[in-house]
Amino acid sequence: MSRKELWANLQKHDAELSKTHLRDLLADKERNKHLIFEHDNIVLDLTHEKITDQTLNLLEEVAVKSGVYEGVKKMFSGEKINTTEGRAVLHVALRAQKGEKIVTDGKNVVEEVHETLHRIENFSNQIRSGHLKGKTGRTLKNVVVIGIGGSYLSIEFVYEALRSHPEAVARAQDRKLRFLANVDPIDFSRATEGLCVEETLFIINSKTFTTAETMLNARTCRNWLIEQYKLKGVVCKNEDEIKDLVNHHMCAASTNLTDTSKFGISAEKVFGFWDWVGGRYSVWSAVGILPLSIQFGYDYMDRFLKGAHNIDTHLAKATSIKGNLPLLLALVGFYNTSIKNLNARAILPYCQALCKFVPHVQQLDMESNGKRVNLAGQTLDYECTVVNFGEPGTNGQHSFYQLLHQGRIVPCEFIGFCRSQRPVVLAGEPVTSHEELMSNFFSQPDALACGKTIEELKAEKVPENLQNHKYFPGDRPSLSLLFTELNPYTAGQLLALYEHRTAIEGFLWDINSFDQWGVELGKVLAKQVRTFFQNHQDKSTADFSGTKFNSATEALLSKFVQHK
Ligand SMILES: O=P(O)(O)OC[C@H]1O[C@](O)(CO)[C@@H](O)[C@@H]1O
Repeated sequence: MSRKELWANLQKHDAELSKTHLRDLLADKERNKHLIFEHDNIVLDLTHEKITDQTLNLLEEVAVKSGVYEGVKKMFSGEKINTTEGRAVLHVALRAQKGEKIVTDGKNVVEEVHETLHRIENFSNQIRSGHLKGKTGRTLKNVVVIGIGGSYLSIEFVYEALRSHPEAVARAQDRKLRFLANVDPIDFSRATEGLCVEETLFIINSKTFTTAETMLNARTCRNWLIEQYKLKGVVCKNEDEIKDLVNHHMCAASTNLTDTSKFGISAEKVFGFWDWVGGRYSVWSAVGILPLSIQFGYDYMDRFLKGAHNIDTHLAKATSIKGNLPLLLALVGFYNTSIKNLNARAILPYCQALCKFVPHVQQLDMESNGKRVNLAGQTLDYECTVVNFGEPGTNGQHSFYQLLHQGRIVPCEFIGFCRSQRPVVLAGEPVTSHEELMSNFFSQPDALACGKTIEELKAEKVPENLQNHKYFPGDRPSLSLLFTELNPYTAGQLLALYEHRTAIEGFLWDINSFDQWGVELGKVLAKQVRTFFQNHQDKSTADFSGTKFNSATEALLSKFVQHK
């Protein structure tokens, strides 16, 4: 059977299954037993998805026919599966253990990875111990990470996920880690607000070292260094003195060693990585491990790498989707998207420390799989991936859950932890705060799946005119991921699960998940606006001679020039 015939089979199966309400499927204990999976203390509960064991059998056939297992093998072995850029996709090598071997272009990249990790370990230890100091001999207690997209989102996610973990609190002491991503000057002002220049280190994170926003922010920070030092009576009299200042207070993580050097950062302050690391997968490289090791210590972040490696091994060894967490996540995602034609998914961590997880997954998933052509460049006759959104629970419950329960059908992904990083037990309260939070984690999937019938409302004596308003149709799919606690190891596992889900979904859709040509056009068009602004520095009336804007954009630009 062809791939499309297998999809058609699944559609038939889904049509048959749609005759049974999810509340009735859930009443089947035998079915439920087959839909709960566990790996290394992570539980993946698929009982609240609109599936049965038979669905998984049919999905297994799709996985085999779509070359998912080959795709995974090629990725892990360093084949150049990013075909439009001629690159391997080897973020898994960034968390490979010392002594492992992954060869691409004739080189065992794991050796290079560990050399860089060793440099990061030394450098971060030296900053943390105060051995490496600022220009005036002060300890570098503040780090500002300058970077955008993959060079920012994942690092902020990990920082937020760990910063309340008691061990992380002890390790961070009075260190500050801040982020400067947006070229909006408000972001610069917030990132540097209240920082003592003598105690501040900037890390320029940019794979290409050409991203317009990051480079302007890096120049703005360099200028801030010079000006702030001037205010303290330390004046740079020539380029060499500026270079010396920059070298005390700036370092970089990049693949572009030529431009980092042109910027004035000396080689020992540059932490390289490789073109086979996609931006949205780069937290495992110096981009993430350097700032996070300065904040929490290298040995702590090593556990994050180990968590991801655990999931890598779990996936690499898979011979069936059953029991394999990333494969199951991907195939259920594919089922909801391509078979059930649902076009969004809500990611709902019941953990405030995961407040930046969804913004990262949005880039990871939507930049990877928001595509319109297959690997051969042919236009697809199906949609790939969905709008990913979400908020930590229970906050989201007081915001957009109304839609989830009574509006459009959106598959939900609940992420929870058995233990809180910061438990609160109040005398006289019937449950702890964490139990209160988790009461919602456990109840929402049932509310979505089972709903509330008119009969139930009648039994509750709800007035007839309100019955339809208070009716919950249910039959809404969700999955739950339950971890024991959020720490560096499980944060690594969680992120690797989602990374692999995205890659596997890409294999199922026969697309290249590792390029992002769609972000280019807007960047190119911004160039002509930039030139227009350059020509209007001291003008309050717009002159469009020689430009190619349409009349609508001209009208808006005129207003801007008039009021700027
Ligand atoms: O790390 P760089 O090269 O500055 O790129 C930043 C981000 O910009 C993008 O290219 C999108 O514009 C992302 O893929 C990347 O993570």
